[in-house]
Order: sequence, then C-alpha cells, then structure tokens
Amino acid sequence: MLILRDLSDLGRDLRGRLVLALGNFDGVHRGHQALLMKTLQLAAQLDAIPGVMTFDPHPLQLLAPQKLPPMILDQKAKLQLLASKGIEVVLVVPFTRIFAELLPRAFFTEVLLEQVGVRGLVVGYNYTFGQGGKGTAETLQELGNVYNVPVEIVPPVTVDGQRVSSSLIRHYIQQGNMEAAATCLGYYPYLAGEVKHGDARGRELGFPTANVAVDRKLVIPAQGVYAVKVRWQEQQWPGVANLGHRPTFYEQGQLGLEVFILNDNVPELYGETIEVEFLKKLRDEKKFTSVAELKEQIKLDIAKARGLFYSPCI
Ligand SMILES: Cc1cc2nc3c(=O)[nH]c(=O)nc-3n(C[C@H](O)[C@H](O)[C@H](O)COP(=O)(O)O)c2cc1C
Ligand SMILES: Nc1ncnc2c1ncn2[C@@H]1O[C@H](COP(=O)(O)OP(=O)(O)OP(=O)(O)O)[C@@H](O)[C@H]1O
Repeated sequence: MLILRDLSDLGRDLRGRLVLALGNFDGVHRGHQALLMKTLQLAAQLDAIPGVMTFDPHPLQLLAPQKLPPMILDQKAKLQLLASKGIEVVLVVPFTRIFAELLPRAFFTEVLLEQVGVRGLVVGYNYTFGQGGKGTAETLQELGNVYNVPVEIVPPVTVDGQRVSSSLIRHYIQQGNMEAAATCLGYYPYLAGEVKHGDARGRELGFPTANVAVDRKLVIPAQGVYAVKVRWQEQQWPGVANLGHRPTFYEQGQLGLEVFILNDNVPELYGETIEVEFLKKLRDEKKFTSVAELKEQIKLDIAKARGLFYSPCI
C-alpha cells in the first residue's frame, strides 16, 4: 500500500485514477469497513484504484485539542488495517489552519478535483467537511453531480440498534466491555508495546509477567484483570493480564500492563514488541492483605481464563 503525505507527490499513474473514502478511520471499525468495501466496489466499476484520504494530525488536535480523544489505534496499526482491507493508496493530508478554512466547494474543486483528479468518492451518511464542518454527505453528492464525480453515501452500520462509531467503541473499551467493542470493531481491542524489565517480583510470586509499555495517547481499557491473547511475530499464546497500579505492593504505583503468558515455552521477550489482545475482563484489581492471597486469586484468574480459551466463543 502506498502512503503519500504530500499531494504534490501524486504521480501521473495515480492522478485521475483514485476512488477515495474520506474520514478519520480511527479503529477501522465495522462502519468504516462498510465504506472500504464500497470503495473497492466503486473502484472496480470505474476501473480505478481504491484509496483513502485522511488527515494528520486529527482535525480536533488543531480545532479543539481539549476535545481530542485518545485513539483506538496508532497510525501504523491503522494503516496496516486499511491495507489488509484492500486499500492501495492512503493520502495523509496535513491538517493545517489554512486547510481547515477551506469552504466545502473549495475543498472539492481545489483539493479533490485539481490536486487529486478524484474519479469517485465514498463517505458515510453523517460525513461533514470544509470550514466549520458545513459540508455534508449530501453537499458532496450535489458537487459530485455538478462535476461528474460519482459519490456513494453509505447508510449507517448498526450493532444491536446502535450506530457503530469510534466514540462508542472508546466508551466500551474504557468500560472494560471488550465483547461489545469487538462486535463493533470486528476484532478484539489490543495494545502493542515493548516488554520492559519490571521489579522481578512476578517471578518470586510464581507468575513471571511481561511488563508492557503502554502508549498513553491510546484508549486505555478499564483497569482490572483480563483474559488476553498475546501476539508476537508469527506466534500467539493465551494469557492473563493485570492492568493497574498493583495496590498490594504500592501506595501510588504507576499504571502498568503485566501479562502472565499461559505457555511453558515462551522465548525471552525483553525489548521485543508484543500485542496484547483484550478478550474479557475477569475482575477489578484489588489490594490484597497478603501475597499468599494474591497468589491464590491469580490461580483462580488463570483457571477462569483457561475455561474461556477452551470455550467455543473465543
Ligand atoms: C493475573 C494477574 C492478576 C493480578 N492481580 C493483581 C491485583 O488484583 N492486585 C495487585 O495488587 N496486583 C495484582 N497483580 C500484579 C502483581 O502484583 C504483579 O504481577 C507483581 O507485582 C509483579 O510485578 P513485577 O513484574 O513488576 O515484578 C496481578 C498480576 C497478574 C498476572
Ligand atoms: N456506523 C457507520 N456507518 C456508516 N458509515 C460510517 C459509520 N461510522 C463512520 N462512518 C463513516 O466513515 C467515515 C469515517 O468516519 P470517522 O472516523 O470520521 O467517524 P466515526 O467513526 O463516526 O468517529 P467518531 O465517533 O469519532 O465521530 C465517515 O465518512 C463516516 O461518515
């Protein structure tokens, strides 16, 4: 997949040949996936190349930074997912003050027509664009009619009667409702991070854990103990994770993610980047009065997680 951050780098092979889906695409959730599918279809019909136009930084970073939510995916993971859905080109347009001031018609004519020569467009029913978000999906369709560019508007994708959105998914993750988040995303929420040295207490406890660095710009799940899947290179293992402050040992500990991998042959992971997929919250984190009690509880956590892994639902 080709990623272009400057529209003037669009070569002749791409100018006039792209069908673009427009949006932010945080999470690449099932609503977004419907858009991407439509983009592939329209591109095939028009003998064009399926692409995405998105903005960096997120428009809210510039317009209302206090409202900028934590992201579901970092940029690299988002791009990987877009590629896995068949998108061939991503235009990551720098979102500047000048850009934010473009009126809807100017965005259409100056950017989409003159710079990209766009052949077709796909947006969701609630898409807004241009200065102050004045342009809507219908505005885009009207402009498309005038300039002879087909514009597809995708109707809302819902799950259990609720419209799937990045905001709803962030809410589920922050509540620890991983099943609901996964239903909306089409995959389980995960955090990727480097395995760091901890205090080596886990080994003493009999449950050595991989301490995973957490990117605080991303949505952090509710604190607690989870059944997880750990992915590293081509391998994956079941595990149990604690996301929290370890109140048994620290008065005001730092937030940490620790994973005990349920496999006897795990290679040395220090310095490696692993992905921790959150499958189900098992319980809240607790302050135990003794280490022995904590150990007993961890054994129960492991038994519960194993039960889940052998159930047909995961
Ligand atoms: C499945 C699991 C559940 C845990 N639950 C708790 C808990 O409820 N309360 C707590 O204080 N620590 C809990 N811990 C964290 C342990 O305190 C932690 O693994 C230990 O402090 C080792 O830390 P270290 O690797 O930094 O040495 C849990 C760890 C695991 C693996
Ligand atoms: N559930 C959905 N059904 C159909 N289209 C959607 C859905 N959710 C988003 N879209 C469309 O996908 C594109 C990208 O959406 P974007 O990421 O900007 O919004 P979002 O997922 O609704 O996020 P947020 O909750 O942060 O507003 C837009 O064109 C939007 O209209």
